[in-house]
Amino acid sequence: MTTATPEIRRGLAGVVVDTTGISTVIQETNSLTYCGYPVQELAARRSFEEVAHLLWHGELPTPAQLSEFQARERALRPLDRTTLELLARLPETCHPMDVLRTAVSFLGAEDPTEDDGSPAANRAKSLTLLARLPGVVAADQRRRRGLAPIPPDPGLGYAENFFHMCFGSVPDPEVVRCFEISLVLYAEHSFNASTFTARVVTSTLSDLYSAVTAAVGALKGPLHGGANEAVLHMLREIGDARRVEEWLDAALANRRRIMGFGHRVYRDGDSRVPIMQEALDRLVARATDPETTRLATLHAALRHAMISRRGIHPNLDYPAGLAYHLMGFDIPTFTPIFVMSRVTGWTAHITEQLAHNALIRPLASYDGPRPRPVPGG
Ligand SMILES: CC(=O)SCCNC(=O)CCNC(=O)[C@H](O)C(C)(C)COP(=O)(O)OP(=O)(O)OC[C@H]1O[C@@H](n2cnc3c(N)ncnc32)[C@H](O)[C@@H]1OP(=O)(O)O
Ligand SMILES: O=C([O-])CC(=O)C(=O)O
Repeated sequence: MTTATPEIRRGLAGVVVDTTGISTVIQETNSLTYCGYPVQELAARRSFEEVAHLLWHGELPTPAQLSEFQARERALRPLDRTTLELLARLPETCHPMDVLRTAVSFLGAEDPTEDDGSPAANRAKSLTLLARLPGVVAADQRRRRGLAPIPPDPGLGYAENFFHMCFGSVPDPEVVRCFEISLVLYAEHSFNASTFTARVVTSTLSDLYSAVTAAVGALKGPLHGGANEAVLHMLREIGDARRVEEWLDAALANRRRIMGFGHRVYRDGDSRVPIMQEALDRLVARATDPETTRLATLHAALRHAMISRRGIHPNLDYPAGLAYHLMGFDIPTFTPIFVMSRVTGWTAHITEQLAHNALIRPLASYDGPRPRPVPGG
């Protein structure tokens, strides 16, 4: 009797592994919904805090719930001295994503409730991570600039407070709004690689911090969240809009990946890109320096050339990367900002995984050496 050869789907492409009620991409309309709400409408009308509440509780908060949520988040923001000392001891040569990964792991080690996987305990941990991670990212960017950390301001919203902790000031509302839109768009995207990583770790009944630490590691890769910073490195390498076609032809001939383009789920363009691109356009329009115009022209030229050469559209990392650069963040800070937002989606998925848990353990088709004796026996 011969055994049928199993169908292998490398990268689990096209494989449906579970159900989720948190978000979905609707292919027919090329749209994305969080708990049923179109993400474009959430980005236009709601704050990031409201979206975090939606992802964790399945509903947008009432005004009273939002006030309570904001009060709790603001109270949890300050980092303790031990965390700041630990961060200060990490080498400046390491990537900020390594710092963030270490910080999440350390926050877990410090938390006496780490092993309590009940919904209430995990909700509390999720809020702690949401509140503390911006302080880690901001303090790390500042230490690389030779500057001391700035404590959080409980009078400021989530996005404004992050600018305050990074730069000691809050930019005008148009810039803050653009940043907040990016946080809403980055918050959740179903079974992407980092979320799936978090679900795999959770499926072993490990703790929430371990799952988030692993997810940070998965997001760091340039085929996933690391692409937003890679976009800026690539634009720098190209240098000028007049070089785009020549550079792109050579890159494609060398089978290079063009960072910020392509997507596993979307074939006709990432549903989040138009709204992020509009926010980026508003940032560019208010700038008066020639450097911004030069970069925006180059960015647009590469987008047009890639679509016309290969029909491959930008993903969210393409406009978000340039937007973060124009807001003044250092390039290695871009993917940590993605973490500050995506921690909401990851932790929503951790809760969902635990509610209907099954150990995630697929099979592999063996193609190694046939059984053989160990030499010298
Ligand atoms: C928030 C996010 O994580 S969004 C993703 C961010 N990542 C990036 O921007 C990195 C660049 N993009 C990519 O590498 C890919 O598009 C991925 C990894 C995101 C998705 O890829 P997959 O779904 O696995 O598609 P796959 O890698 O099979 O690509 C299909 C074809 O399109 C090509 N392709 C896809 N994206 C790109 C790209 N960015 N540059 C050049 N070619 C590309 C591939 O070379 C492949 O061509 P081939 O069939 O001739 O070999
Ligand atoms: O869904 C994916 O594969 C990647 C992505 O866009 C995201 O995580 O936001």
